[in-house]
Amino acid sequence: MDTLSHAISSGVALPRSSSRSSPLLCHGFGSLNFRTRRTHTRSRVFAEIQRNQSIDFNDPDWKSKFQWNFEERFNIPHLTDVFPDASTIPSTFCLRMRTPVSEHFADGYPSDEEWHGYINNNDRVLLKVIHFSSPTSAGAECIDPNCTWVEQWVHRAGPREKIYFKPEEVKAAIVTCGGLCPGLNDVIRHIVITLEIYGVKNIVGIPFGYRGFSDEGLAEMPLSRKVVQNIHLSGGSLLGVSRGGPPVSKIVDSLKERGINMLFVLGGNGTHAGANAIHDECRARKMRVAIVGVPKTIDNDILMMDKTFGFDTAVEEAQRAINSAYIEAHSAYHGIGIVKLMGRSSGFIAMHASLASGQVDICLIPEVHFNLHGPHGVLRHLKYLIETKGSAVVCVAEGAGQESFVPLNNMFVISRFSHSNFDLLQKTNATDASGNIVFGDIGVHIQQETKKYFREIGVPADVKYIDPTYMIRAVRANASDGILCTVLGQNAVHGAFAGYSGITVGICNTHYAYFPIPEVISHPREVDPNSRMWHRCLTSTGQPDFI
Ligand SMILES: Nc1ncnc2c1ncn2[C@@H]1O[C@H](COP(=O)(O)OP(=O)(O)O)[C@@H](O)[C@H]1O
Ligand SMILES: O=P(O)(O)OC[C@H]1O[C@](O)(COP(=O)(O)O)[C@@H](O)[C@@H]1O
Ligand SMILES: [Mg+2]
Repeated sequence: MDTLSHAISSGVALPRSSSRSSPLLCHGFGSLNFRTRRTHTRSRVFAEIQRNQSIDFNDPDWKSKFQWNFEERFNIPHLTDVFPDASTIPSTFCLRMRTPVSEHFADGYPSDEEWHGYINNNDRVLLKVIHFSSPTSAGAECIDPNCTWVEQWVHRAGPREKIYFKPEEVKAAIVTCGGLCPGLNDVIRHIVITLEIYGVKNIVGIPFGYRGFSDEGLAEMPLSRKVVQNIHLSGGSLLGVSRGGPPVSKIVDSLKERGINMLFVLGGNGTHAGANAIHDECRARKMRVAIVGVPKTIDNDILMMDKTFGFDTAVEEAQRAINSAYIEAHSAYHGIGIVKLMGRSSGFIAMHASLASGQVDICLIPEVHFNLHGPHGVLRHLKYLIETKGSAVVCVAEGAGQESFVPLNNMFVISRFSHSNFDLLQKTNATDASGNIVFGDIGVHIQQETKKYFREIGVPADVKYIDPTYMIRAVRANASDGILCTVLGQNAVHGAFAGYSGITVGICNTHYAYFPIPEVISHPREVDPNSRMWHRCLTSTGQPDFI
């Protein structure tokens, strides 16, 4: 087993910057959550961690201490942390000067001091925009029991006036890891285009994820505007993706050998854990390298962000499957359509697709426990739907009915193989090459149990099962994701030139921000069963509690 896989399966947290450890809060929680969770929602390891927070709310200064601590945690790592004397040059990114003056910038850089298009390093974006006046308010996220308003600011993304890399000295690499997601090509394309606008000539793609740094016979792919011009017209990744891969030290050796000093990493929480470890290792070796992530996860399970790219497209595409299930069910005598959608630990796609389609009667997500059997179970409700409506549609997320914490660090490994009354499928303990748990097929299970149930009660039922997951993942990005990918790709390049490393870029309250990687991957973002959105979904489906 390689080091990465070992770290994942043994629950050993990969190295993180010690400066980020906090006396006040544990990692990953911008706020305590005093919501009273309904008892049938999945018990969470981090709910326990939250309860153990040690903020003394009797301290009159707790709010300013909290804010100070928040600022520390969300401070974005910079090359000057390691190279205090690192020199800058005026930015070569200026939209008034689109054509490079000279091939080699011998006459200086085409910057324009008068152009008001740069971001000031002190610009901030407000992370939370609702002032909850009570912890009982729907979806309330409160820091203290009184729900005191505390502003939480994160760093605004975008081009800076001074840059820390000379474009002609840059060798930039892009790597795409994990599973596919609509929009990967769009992001690759805009990273390349933006790098070229800065004046970078040496741009390469690393094939097949982190494996491309080590596996024999996988050669770098030279990239240019010409190469990437039309890649967004199809789904997938021009560079290929993979799970698993070499140890971090080997990746960093490879960066050194290849002379790569900017690495753009497109991937989910696993990939970002890797990117952060690469960043830490580069710092430890005093390498002047910028490692910048762009969150890619169709599951939309990255913290702090409004959404991740590909999610809108996935929801749109999922609706087609739901519509087919509806047509099948509606056209059959006692028809029941079951659609399984992606969502390893988060039910965002299932919830949003159910809401969008308006054709779903039962939406099942990992965050909310349910029984299949019994007087309040899903099957009894299906019988009611068949009796009253004549047909029914079920939309289930792949991680529903199964414990599904992603073992990113030792906090979450605790629950990895725990048993719960609401785990419907036998666990296999199998993991994929990246250490992710391989689930049983909840869709097939529900299909089989539904058939059996109706057979046993002597009611005819025509059950159809649709699993569109890989069809959804492979499509090209829709218009709104295309725009999101464009902005994220551009901002990733701006972040690297600005000298930041160990950061990722996301959309936050419709604005774009840079985050330190550990803060967005400390655990997967999940649907809050007390949120207005889940309540809206329940209103739309009309489903009861299945407990
Ligand atoms: N904790 C970790 N530390 C370092 N690398 C990791 C970690 N978890 C996953 N990786 C690596 O990141 C890549 C993608 O991870 P994976 O979980 O498959 O997808 P995703 O990034 O979409 O979550 C794989 O090459 C895997 O080896
Ligand atoms: O079959 P694969 O390629 O391992 O992918 C399955 C997984 O991919 C996902 O769609 C998303 O995975 P990522 O975290 O890599 O984006 C999950 O919902 C699903 O469990
Ligand atoms: Mg993942």
